[in-house]
Amino acid sequence: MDLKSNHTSPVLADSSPMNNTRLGIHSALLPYSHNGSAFSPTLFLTIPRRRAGILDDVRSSLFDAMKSSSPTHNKLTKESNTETTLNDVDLAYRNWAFKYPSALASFEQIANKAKGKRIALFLDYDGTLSPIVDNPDHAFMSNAMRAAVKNVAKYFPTAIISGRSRDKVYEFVGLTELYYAGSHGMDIMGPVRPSSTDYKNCIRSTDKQGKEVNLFQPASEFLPMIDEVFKSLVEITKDIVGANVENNKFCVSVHYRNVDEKVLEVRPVLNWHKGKAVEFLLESLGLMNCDDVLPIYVGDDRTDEDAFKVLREGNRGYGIIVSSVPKESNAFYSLRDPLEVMEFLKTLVMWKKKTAP
Ligand SMILES: O=P(O)(O)OC[C@H]1O[C@H](O[C@H]2O[C@H](CO)[C@@H](O)[C@H](O)[C@H]2O)[C@H](O)[C@@H](O)[C@@H]1O
Repeated sequence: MDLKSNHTSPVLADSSPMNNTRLGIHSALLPYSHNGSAFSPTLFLTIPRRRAGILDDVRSSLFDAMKSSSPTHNKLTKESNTETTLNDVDLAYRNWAFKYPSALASFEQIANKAKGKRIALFLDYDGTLSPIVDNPDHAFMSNAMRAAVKNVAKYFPTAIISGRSRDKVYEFVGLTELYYAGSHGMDIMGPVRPSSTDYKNCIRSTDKQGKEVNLFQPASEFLPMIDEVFKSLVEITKDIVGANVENNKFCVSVHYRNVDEKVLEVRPVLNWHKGKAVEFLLESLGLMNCDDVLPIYVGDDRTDEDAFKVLREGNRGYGIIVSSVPKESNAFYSLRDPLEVMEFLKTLVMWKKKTAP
């Protein structure tokens, strides 16, 4: 087993302390977390490109290394219960909110910046549009949230960028008027733009409604390997009560939320992430490098940090982190939970209606 990152192989990455782990790269060199726990250092373990026994030598050393590098859900819960009082938590959140002010409380500031500009909206799914729940198949968004997203998409081009497979996240959201990027941006269905066909692996296709679209799948060569990894992980975890392996097409999540022990999420080592997906979609929408465009990205976990970073660099737009606990972020603003996200979307619409000529 190689400890270095290898740009042609999938890797197993250390997990977030609370949920699942992912196999990631570059700025995603950190584990991601939905519950706002502090990000822990990441362990990267590459799997060689051989087919047979792909996970054999990974298992024992990986689990040991992961155990020591980040605590389990139970451990964190226990520690936070004994050492932290509610007031400490409140105080810490308030201090944190100085650095990442509430996007609702600071809406006027955002509106001032957006004056005369076209907003492009990017939304993560889990933990942003839907609350985090134990069963990943039950992470439904509310009808009220769906209505808010549908409404906001009438006024601003809106895309969902999720770690889920594109089909799965579309199934959850069910709105045809949006653009969808699944597998952490490795599977994008966007509008047809001639420039995006410059990308390798970008092809013309049709969506479920028969509309012509661009389909971009930069990790398509990894598909057979990801399938193999998925099957291996199903086999490895079959006797672990509560473990659940999710095939997200170009990446795999192994959920340990309901297990005492750690598990993994796997995706190809590829210089592609949610930040790149934002740029790709902006370009596809003809909104890239336009002074009169203000991209806003709302997301809750480590994988969203790539998108926040892309927007922060060059002061291009705003990242909004969804978190009810303090955590370091590249975002500018914050929202506590999906309910506040819904409120924010509604506020955007009201503002647009009020200011529209
Ligand atoms: O990019 P996202 O849309 O935020 O997707 C990231 C992962 O979200 C899902 O897992 C998380 O939500 C589950 C449902 O609430 C929860 O049970 C799990 O513990 C969370 O990690 C999804 O199941 C993963 O495949 C995505 O990668």
